[in-house]
Amino acid sequence: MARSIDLKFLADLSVLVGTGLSVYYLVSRLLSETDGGPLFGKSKESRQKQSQTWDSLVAVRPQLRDVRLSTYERTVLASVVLPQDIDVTFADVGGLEDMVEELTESVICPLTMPELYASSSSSGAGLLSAPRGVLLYGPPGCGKTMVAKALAKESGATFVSLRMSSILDKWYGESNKIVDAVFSLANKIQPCIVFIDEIDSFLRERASSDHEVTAMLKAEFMTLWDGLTSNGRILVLGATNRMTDIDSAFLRRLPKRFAIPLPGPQERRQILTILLQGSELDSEKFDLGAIVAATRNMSGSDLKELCRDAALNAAREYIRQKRQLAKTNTAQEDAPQGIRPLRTSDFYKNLRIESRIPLASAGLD
Ligand SMILES: Nc1ncnc2c1ncn2[C@@H]1O[C@H](COP(=O)(O)OP(=O)(O)OP(=O)(O)O)[C@@H](O)[C@H]1O
Repeated sequence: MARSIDLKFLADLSVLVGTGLSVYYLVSRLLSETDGGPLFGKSKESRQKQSQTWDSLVAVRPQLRDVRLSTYERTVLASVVLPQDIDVTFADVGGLEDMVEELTESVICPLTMPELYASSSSSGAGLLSAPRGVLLYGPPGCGKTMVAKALAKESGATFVSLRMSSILDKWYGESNKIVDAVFSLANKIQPCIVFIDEIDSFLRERASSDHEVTAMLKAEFMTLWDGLTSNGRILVLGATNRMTDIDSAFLRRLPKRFAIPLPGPQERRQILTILLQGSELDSEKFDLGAIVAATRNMSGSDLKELCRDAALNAAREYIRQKRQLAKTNTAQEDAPQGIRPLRTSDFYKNLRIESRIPLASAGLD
């Protein structure tokens, strides 16, 4: 009798312990998923990334050590890139020297020398004010994003890169809280560039068909934007392919506008020179002028693809030769030593037909 009670007691105990462990596991799992609130980040990875970004930021700006972030600000942290993690500088941007110089004056100086632009400045008080909005516009692939990143890198500003469409999609119903957090976080981590790619998709002409949420978000955005003080080191930098689609009220807030058009011959030459910097070029069979002439109407991004394809072409030839040698059991000494230098013909093979100039006139026959 006593033995069966013992067994029952043990069975009950093991059920209790098992249930307790399960509950503990479940609760701790749930807590780790929602650590810091539901918006803190959907996955463990995104929460880790946010923490890493914050730690790296505090490491370079120790004054932020005691700053506390709200859960929404932490969410925005996922879109923050630190200048030390940006690998683009103005030296990588081809053909836009004049614009870079102007940008340096109107964007980099206000971010790095706020004393010059402060409204309380004793010299010419108020006349020198930092622009709160800058717009880069032009066709796709001409370097708008590249310039925006280079600006953050060169000015040492933190870079918050946003796509409003994804904020609307992802945080539907809470998007205005995210927009608030964008500005409050930018304020905490200034100097800061808030980059809005495809700004036309968000700030397009307000229409009566606008969804209520979108309309409210736009109004909220404008209010926060207007609230930026002139001595705050926060800049809203927009990029668009369709400037005419942007609401005029928003355009007024983007007083500094820079066109980034398709590159002309001189600019293409500069871009190609930058893109081919690390590649070996055939001293006899490579003619940069012929490639420049044959790439009319190509963007910087098209030129990058062209150079990549040309390098791939030479690499393919090397692979073919190596395979051929392996098939015929030819001695490895006869194998090519590496990928041969690039020739103009490598580029020609990949040029779009309509932009081709005859091979003979480029001296490629
Ligand atoms: N002026 C340039 N100098 C050097 N590289 C360039 C230039 N313009 C474009 N590129 C190359 O093309 C790539 C794409 O450019 P980028 O994304 O900056 O264009 P974009 O104007 O922002 O395009 P989109 O409007 O489609 O966003 C760059 O990463 C770079 O490699």
